[in-house]
Amino acid sequence: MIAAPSRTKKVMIVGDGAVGSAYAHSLITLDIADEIGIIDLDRAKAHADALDLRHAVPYAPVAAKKIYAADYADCADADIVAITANAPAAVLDGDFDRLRLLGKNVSVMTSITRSVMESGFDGIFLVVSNPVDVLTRVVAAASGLPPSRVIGTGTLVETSRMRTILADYLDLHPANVHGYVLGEHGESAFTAWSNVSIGSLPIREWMRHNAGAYGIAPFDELDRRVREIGFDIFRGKGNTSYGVAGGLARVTTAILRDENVILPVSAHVEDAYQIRDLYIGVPVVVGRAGVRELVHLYLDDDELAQYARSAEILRASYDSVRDAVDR
Ligand SMILES: NC(=O)C1=CN([C@@H]2O[C@H](COP(=O)(O)OP(=O)(O)OC[C@H]3O[C@@H](n4cnc5c(N)ncnc54)[C@H](O)[C@@H]3O)[C@@H](O)[C@H]2O)C=CC1
Ligand SMILES: CC(=O)C(=O)O
Repeated sequence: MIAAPSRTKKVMIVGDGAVGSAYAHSLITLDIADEIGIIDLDRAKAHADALDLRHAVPYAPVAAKKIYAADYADCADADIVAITANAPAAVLDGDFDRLRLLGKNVSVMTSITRSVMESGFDGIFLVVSNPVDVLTRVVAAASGLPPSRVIGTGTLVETSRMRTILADYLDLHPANVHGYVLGEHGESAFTAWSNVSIGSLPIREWMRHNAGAYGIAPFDELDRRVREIGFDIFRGKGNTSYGVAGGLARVTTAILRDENVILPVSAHVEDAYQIRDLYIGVPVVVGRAGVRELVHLYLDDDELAQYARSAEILRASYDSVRDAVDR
């Protein structure tokens, strides 16, 4: 018997800027989606980008790809809608304070979410736009979808930065660095050092065995670099794109291939880590239905206190726009 062809995997991207187009390119080169629709306020730009992306297809793993400038109606049967839009006036500079973008981006998020839902969309939202934890909660509230189907990129990018910085420090491949940065995607993000391991050896043990080579483990200094390095990139090229696009592509793969892989994303925490009813960076199992379950790490008291601080910041930030979302 001939197997039935598998269903088309369809991803829509709303916001065709540096992040949206880097994500689209990742989807093509990694062969994750069959159909990619791109929506932007500037339709001519979305059309041009779609054409350019199609010219990457002949050199990609498979030939058949539908890539086009799309309308909201095209979201109806999409598996995933990724929101990477940013209001033109929401400029991230100076102190790299993502929370400052909230006032400008909240109405963009509610209007995009409503337009997507009016199409009849019944898939999974992935949110990247900043401040991502607060805006993921905005999208969840405006869409009315179950929290398991609204996911933000959260601390995926900080986790990647931590793994890379630590791997450089230890002269290892980042694939050997395991662990997570948790909390707000922003200034209060923190590395859960109590859970970081090199191979299967806890980082503190690794440092003890290799004290001669590294001296005292500079955890605070490494943590500071994790928070600052995005700013260095921003100063150099005016945006950050490939890191988060890679993380977004990783979540997309986990969903479309039903991988049930653990990723540190912005997910809804019902009641864990002394945090209740909040979107925040947390490790969860991601598969075809979105978030399957939350992972309960053992954190030390200092880490729990840092988590509480992040949660407080995000709660206050959401409360400041709650009325605009409920309208
Ligand atoms: N969560 C994370 O780890 C990261 C988040 N970001 C955030 O992602 C967002 C996008 O960043 P970039 O791509 O660099 O911005 P960008 O300015 O290059 O692109 C934004 C795009 O959104 C479009 N847009 C604005 N309003 C729209 C609307 N209502 N409907 C459709 N399209 C709309 C604009 O026309 C523009 O093409 C920003 O909020 C940025 O801060 C960026 C990097 C990492
Ligand atoms: C822009 C941003 O949020 C980042 O690169 O971390």
